[in-house]
Parts: sequence; structure tokens; C-alpha cells
Amino acid sequence: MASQKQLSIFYQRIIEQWGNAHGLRTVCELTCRNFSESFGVIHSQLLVAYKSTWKTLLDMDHEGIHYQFPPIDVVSNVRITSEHVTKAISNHRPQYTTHGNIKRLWLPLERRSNIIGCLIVDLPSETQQACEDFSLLATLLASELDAGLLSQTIKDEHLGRRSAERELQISQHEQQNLLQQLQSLHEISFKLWRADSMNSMLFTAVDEGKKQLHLDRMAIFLFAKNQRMRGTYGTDIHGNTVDEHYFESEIPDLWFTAHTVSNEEYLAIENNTPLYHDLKQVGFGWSAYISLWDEDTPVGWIACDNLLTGMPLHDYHHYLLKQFGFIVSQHIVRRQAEESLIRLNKELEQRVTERTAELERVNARLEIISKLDPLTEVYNRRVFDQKIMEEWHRAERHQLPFSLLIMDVDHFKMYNDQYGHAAGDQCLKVIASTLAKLERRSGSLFARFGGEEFVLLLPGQDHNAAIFAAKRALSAIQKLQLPREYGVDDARNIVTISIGVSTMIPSIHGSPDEFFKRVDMALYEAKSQGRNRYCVI
Ligand SMILES: Nc1nc2c(ncn2[C@@H]2O[C@H](COP(=O)(O)OP(=O)(O)OP(=O)(O)O)[C@@H](O)[C@H]2O)c(=O)[nH]1
Repeated sequence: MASQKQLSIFYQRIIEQWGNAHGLRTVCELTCRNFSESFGVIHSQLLVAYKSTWKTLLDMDHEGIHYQFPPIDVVSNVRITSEHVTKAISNHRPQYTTHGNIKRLWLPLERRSNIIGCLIVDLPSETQQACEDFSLLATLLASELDAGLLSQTIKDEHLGRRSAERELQISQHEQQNLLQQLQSLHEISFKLWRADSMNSMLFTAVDEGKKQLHLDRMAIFLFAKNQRMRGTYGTDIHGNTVDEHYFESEIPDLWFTAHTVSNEEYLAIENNTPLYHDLKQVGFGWSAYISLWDEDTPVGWIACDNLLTGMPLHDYHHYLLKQFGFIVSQHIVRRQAEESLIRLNKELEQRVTERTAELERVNARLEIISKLDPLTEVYNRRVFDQKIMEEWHRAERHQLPFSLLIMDVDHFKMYNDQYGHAAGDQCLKVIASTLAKLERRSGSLFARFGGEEFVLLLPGQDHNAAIFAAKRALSAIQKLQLPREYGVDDARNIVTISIGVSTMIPSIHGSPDEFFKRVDMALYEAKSQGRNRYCVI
């Protein structure tokens, strides 16, 4: 009787409380609590057939009630397995099983001939309640469970769809951002291509890289020799792009060096890390390092961070930063090749200019040498032969006087015999330089004709001028007082010269050769008359 009363209170409370309950969770929790309070239940568990397997929706023990939707697997539950449940509900009716001092009530929850759940309640063994007494509860709970699960599933699906939509929206947004930024990368690449030098290219990379990729700070470092690296352009702590060529240091042995350079990777990112400016910590955030490569050789890196805004790095940034690093690497390599080619060309041009100047100097020197007599360094016979031809024809055209003097050292054979050939050479040099200085009028030419014989060509100069020149030459040599200590009848004991002189206005009937012979005859005459004199024909 007592058990009947207990049962009716149990049902009464359930019906009252369920009336105020909102949602499946409350219904389930109230049911188990009532079981516990009314019948001293030790453990109760509500399993549901969910997605073709048995799952735990609620578990109540002395620690409390655990309700979980979506329901969780019963795998970990060794007390009750799926096989136990399947067996217990096979006749669709409530039943007891005994486990030591526990009477376990298995209450199949059936809806439209389908078992949709099972309430398992561990009662004390002395419980008098017949298991059929709970059939009504099973019917009521099955109905609540059916409706509750359905609405929960719908709600869940709705939520799932909403969150899927939100994810889709986010991913579409990210996709759009990525597309926009890929377009930006293309624009950056174009600007880098148009930059007119390596420096302006690096400045553009930093400045545009930040703007277009929405990054707070960026700096580009290039590797130099001996494991060192130097700055190029970077960002100050206010976000301005600044020249950092002053910066030089050893390549630091840090995590990103190992990650990028040693592993031949493009990108290394660290979150929640100290951020630096000029090697001093200035903040905290993420920092990314992008390696720059020339094929397999690292040439530098780009450093970026979020010092100013603390903006998080998006997923698409990983791809963008790699692409950016790739583009900048390409431009650096191209620029370096171009600039070394320009340098090489400049060096070549410089060398060609130097060699050309040197060649011109040598040619000029050769030109002079080819015109000079090697011993006396006055004009040689080749120059005289050319000059007499030119001047002869000029004088002929303009009907101008034309004078020629042939000067010959007297008794020079004896000089050589007396003093030796070397002294003879020296004597010839002194005579030549003395005579060469005398005549400076334009067009005139003094040359060594050969041996101890010199010629003085005086185009445009008449008979008197020629005689003046001859006298002056004789006197100049006499004044030298070059000793000559060998006895010859007609001479004082100094070196002298004899001169043949002639002047004429050239005509087509004459020739330089004939004229020369005439002067030579005059010289012969001067020699015959006793030397140290001039003779005119
Ligand atoms: N040391 C020296 N002697 C030269 C050079 N060229 C010619 N001679 C010499 O000049 C001498 C010219 O001698 P000759 O033609 O016989 O006439 P000369 O002894 O001067 O007598 P005259 O002309 O008749 O007064 C020769 O002995 C040549 O060897 C030269 O470059 N150096």
C-alpha cells in the first residue's frame, strides 16, 4: 500500500513539475531527481537512439546530473553497454535485473512502435515497486523525449546552418580579401619593375608592401659577405618608411633563421613574441620573417609585425607573404644582375677610354718620333721630302720666292777620326740643336738630310732673307767654338760648316729635285772655295 502511495506521489509531482518545465533537459532532469527522491535511486541514466547508436543523454549519480546534447557515446560506460540495452528492451516492456544489492530498472521508451530511448534506474534491492508501475512514465517520457529530441535536433540543425552560413560568409570575405590582395601584389610587382634603381625598388617594396597588404611594419635586410647583413628600408615605431642603410650586424642565430634560411622555407611566423626596433624591444605581437632567395642561395629577409595596431594575421596572409617574398626576391635578383652589368659596362667603358687615351698618346708620340731624326731630334729627311714638295707647289701657285740652304759640317770625317764616332755624334747633336733654334718663321723647316748634312727650307723668303739665314748659321756655329785639333790648311781650329744657298720662284718647268741639285752645287762651291762660308747660286 505504501508503495502505491509512493507511486501516486511520484506521478503527481512529475505531472506538476513537467507542466512548468521548458525543454527536454528540464523534463529529463526532473524525472531523475524525482526518482531519486521518491525511491532512493542511486544511479540513473537516460540513453537515446541517436544516429543509429545508443548514446547517453543524461547521467545522474551521487556527483550530480550530467545532461549532454548532442548525446555522447556510451563506449566509456562499462556499467551499461549497448548490448545490455538491446537485450533489455527486446520485449518492449519494463523489466528488472538484479546486480548485487541493486535492482536495475530498464524502462524502454517507445514511440509509434519504435524504441527511441531507455531509462535505466538503479534502485535499492528492497524496492517493492513492480516494474510495470513505470509503464505510464515510460509512455509519458517517450512522448516528451520524441518531441524534445525533434525540436532540439531542428534547433541544432538551424544553429548548425547558421554557423555554416557564418563560416561561409567569413571564408567568402577572406577569399575576397585574398583576391584583392593578389591584385595588390600584382600592382606592387609592377611598381617594383618600374623603380629606377635598387634602392628605389626596396623603398617601394617596403612602403607599398605595408599599404597594400595591410601590415603595420616591414623592413628588408640583405645579406652581405662574412655572415653579415645590412638594413635597406624599414618602418619606424610610428609607421613611417625610413632609410635603414645605417644598420649592419651579424646574421642573428635566432629561431626564424633556422626556420627559414636553414630549412630553405619562405615564411616563419611567431605569435605572442617581443617586437623590436633597432634591436630594442618596443612591443609584443606576431612577427613574420620571409626569406629572400636567389635560387638556392638566401639573399636576405623581410621582417613584418603588428606593432602599431595589434591586428591579427589572417590565414590568407601566409600565402600572400610567401608570394610577396617571392616577388621581392625576383626583383632583387634582377636588379642585382642589372646593376652589376651596368657596373661592368662602366668599368669596361672606363678601361676603353683609358686605353684609347693611352693609344692616342702613344700614337702621338710615334707620330712625333717618326718625324724626328733619332740622333739629333730635329726633323728627318722624310719630313723634309714631304715639306719641300708641298711648299714648292704652294709657292708655284702663289708665285712666291722659295729659298733653300744646305749646310754641311766641314771635314767631319777627320773629326770622327780624331775624336771617335761617339764624339762625332755629340758634335752633330750640338750643331743640329744650334741651327734648329735659329729660324722660327712659320713654314720654315730645319731638318737633318743625312750624315753631317742639314737643310733649311725657307718658303716665301727671298734671296736676302736666305743670305741672312746663311750668315746667321755660319756665325752661330763659329760661336760654338767647338775644338777641332787637326791641321787643315784653310781652317781655324774650330768646327765650321759650309752652306749652299739658292732662291727661286718655282715654275712648272722646274722641280724640287732640280732645285735641290742647284743648292747642292752652291754647297759644293762653298766647299771648293775653302769652306766655313756660304755660296749662292
Ligand atoms: N759620328 C758620325 N759621323 C757621321 C755620321 N754620319 C756621317 N758621318 C761621317 O761624316 C763623314 C763625312 O765625310 P765626307 O763626306 O768625306 O766629308 P768631310 O770629311 O766632312 O769633308 P768635307 O765635307 O769635304 O768637308 C763620314 O766620315 C761619315 O762617316 C753620324 O751620324 N755620326
